[in-house]
Amino acid sequence: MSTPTTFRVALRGNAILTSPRFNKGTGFTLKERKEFGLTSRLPSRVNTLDEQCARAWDQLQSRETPIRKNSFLQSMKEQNWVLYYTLLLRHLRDLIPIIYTPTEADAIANYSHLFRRSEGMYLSFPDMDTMEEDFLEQTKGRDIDLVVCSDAEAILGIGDQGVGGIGIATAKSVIYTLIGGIDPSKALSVTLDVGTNNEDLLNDHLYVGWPEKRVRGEAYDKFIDKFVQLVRKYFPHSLLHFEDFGVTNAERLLELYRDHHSCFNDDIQGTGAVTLAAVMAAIGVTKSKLVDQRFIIYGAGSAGLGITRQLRDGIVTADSISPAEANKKFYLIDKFGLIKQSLGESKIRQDLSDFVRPDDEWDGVPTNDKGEITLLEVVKKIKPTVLIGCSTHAGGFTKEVVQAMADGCDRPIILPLSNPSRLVEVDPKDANEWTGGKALLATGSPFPPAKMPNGKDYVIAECNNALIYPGLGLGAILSKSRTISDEMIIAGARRLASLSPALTDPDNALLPDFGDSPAVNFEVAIAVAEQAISEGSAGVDWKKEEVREKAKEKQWEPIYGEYVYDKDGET
Ligand SMILES: NC(=O)c1ccc[n+]([C@@H]2O[C@H](COP(=O)([O-])OP(=O)(O)OC[C@H]3O[C@@H](n4cnc5c(N)ncnc54)[C@H](O)[C@@H]3O)[C@@H](O)[C@H]2O)c1
Ligand SMILES: O=C(O)C[C@H](O)C(=O)O
Ligand SMILES: [Mn+2]
Repeated sequence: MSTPTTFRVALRGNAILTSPRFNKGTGFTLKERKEFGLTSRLPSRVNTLDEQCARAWDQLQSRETPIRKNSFLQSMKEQNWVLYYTLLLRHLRDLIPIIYTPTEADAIANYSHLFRRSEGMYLSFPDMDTMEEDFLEQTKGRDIDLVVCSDAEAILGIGDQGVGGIGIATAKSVIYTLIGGIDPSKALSVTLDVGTNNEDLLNDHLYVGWPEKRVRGEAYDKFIDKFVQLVRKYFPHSLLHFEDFGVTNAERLLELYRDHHSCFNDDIQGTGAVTLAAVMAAIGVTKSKLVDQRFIIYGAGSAGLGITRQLRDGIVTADSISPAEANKKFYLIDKFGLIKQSLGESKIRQDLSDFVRPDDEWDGVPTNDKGEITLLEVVKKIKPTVLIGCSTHAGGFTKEVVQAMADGCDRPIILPLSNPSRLVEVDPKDANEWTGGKALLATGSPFPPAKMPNGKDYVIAECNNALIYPGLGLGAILSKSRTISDEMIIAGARRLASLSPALTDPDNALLPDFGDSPAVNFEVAIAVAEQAISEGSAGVDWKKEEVREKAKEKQWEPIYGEYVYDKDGET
């Protein structure tokens, strides 16, 4: 554990009380109160962190709705990091849904109305000329390990949220700290405000972002590039995490920058990795091989493409077949039905080209009135063993679809991954009931357990990228890796799959519980850093055997250190 026990701090009086990094509130000792000018600024009794947590928990309980709880926790984060992270860690399973999906989606959608205090870095298109000065204003003298950025075009499944996208960048950063042990003072959350095409926001006089239509094309690329080059120039060893970019930019930007900096797109790679782990765990239950599966991916956006590629690479690695052969195992469906050749270039993005089905394969298969081949028809024809939803189409996996799938295989693997909860393709309780308890299920947001026919609870695993990205990121940061390779991601996914509760009892959840996610992600990080060392992309000269010890030393933990005043100390 790296958190130092003594800090030399240069802030006094109100300045230290309003610094969330150093504030302890009633936890300041009497000695510190004297030294930092706090005696008259605090009530006399000194509280332990346990007492502060108990009080904060009671206060949280008095907020009745999830969104009010979210606002309460947000202001706690602005006040005292140690207390905030301790409270979250002590109640991880209860509080992740409050600070992350699904509640964070509502906080983001209402960002301009809930707005009280800014957090993170706002880089707005009209200020492009002064971006470097503005960037340095917040980061000068800081040691940044992690940059999480979003342009907010495709937030969760709720679309373009303009400047509210800062909420996903900060939520993802919080998860990095909570689950990955990243020091929050070394993380930077950035919103790249290039406008919004969300008419409701544009017409809202309280909207706090830049109220113009989204910038596209060359001007957009220049803006993003200016930002990426600043990250590379000032923090060359940092991890740059892209979140919730629109489908036309996500893959393109990742490919553009991933060879030049340690870059990561969570919706593509994080989602791909956690889904590969869930599928690996599920085929452990069905006692089959990856290569023997037939996959339907419903929703061919960033997540759909990332999942497809990751599964494809997983098959190639595990079962030694060629990528071209592995590509044939996938059937992608988007708004225009099955992605097949005759849809033409206007409807098929370039990056999907490996997975386009030939038309003649579908001769004689009924189409809908628009000439499209629907999910139901694909299910009936190919008898998939794995059905994955990342479409934002709530209820897209109808009873007919789910039952048709169950008719074609013994243990259908069904992963409706769309977030937040209300956009799920099928409620797992229904999928369980419609298949007589045979479906192996995992969802993107948390759901309560489903009842099996034998009366037992079937725990619905949360197949959310947050179960793996903090570990992937930590592994990259620890190893100071110059790039995040596909092999590093596969190593992380395999490690996660190996920790699946379903491997010891097939009736258990497909993935570890979020309550165990810090330990699970630590293991993922070790696997990723070891892989970086093996392939020579690491920037540290550690031996693989040393990684675990070094990783432990570098993890941040929320504990109060002892403070000593020093005018040249930290601020
Ligand atoms: N569980 C996770 O870890 C995780 C990770 C990333 C994304 N997601 C979820 O997946 C969903 C998609 O995210 P994304 O980043 O890929 O967004 P995206 O906008 O890039 O992709 C969505 C795709 O679904 C398609 N689509 C829309 N309606 C459809 C329909 N009726 N039938 C078939 N396809 C349809 C869209 O055309 C688009 O290609 C969101 O709900 C998001 O929250 C979950
Ligand atoms: O943020 C999440 O909950 C997962 C994912 O990145 C998403 O966009 O839905
Ligand atoms: Mn996302």
